[in-house]
Amino acid sequence: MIPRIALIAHDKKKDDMIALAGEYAAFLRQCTLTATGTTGGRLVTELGLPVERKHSGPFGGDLQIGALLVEGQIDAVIFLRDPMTPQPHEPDINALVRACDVHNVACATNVATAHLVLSQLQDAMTAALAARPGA
Ligand SMILES: O=C(CO)COP(=O)(O)O
Repeated sequence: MIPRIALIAHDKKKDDMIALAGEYAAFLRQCTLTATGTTGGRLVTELGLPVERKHSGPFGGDLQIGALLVEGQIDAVIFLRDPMTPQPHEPDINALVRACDVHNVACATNVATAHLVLSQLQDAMTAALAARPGA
């Protein structure tokens, strides 16, 4: 099963997202990736990751990813939120995090948790590949 991961970062967290995704780039390249507009743009141009880009967060991107998640199409969300800066689309942000809780989808909102989630998913994929007949 190929993990379907959403990647989202607020402006002051985008450098952290690029550094994080860079560390896991070999793994993320094998995943199905969705991102909000600006985050996705940087993941594509700076890391060459295959990302399906939604609208930018303030224009509904969080809600688009939330809708995918509600439909069972997202396995994990890496959402590096900026806790120090008010966001105009705070209700959308809360809706996405709430949808993760409602549907029991892993949601990492800081780098430390993101490492735990990504390393776990990476290990699970490695184990699944090793268990294939003939591997
Ligand atoms: O605002 C965001 C998440 O709430 C992120 O949107 P961008 O990736 O378009 O900056």
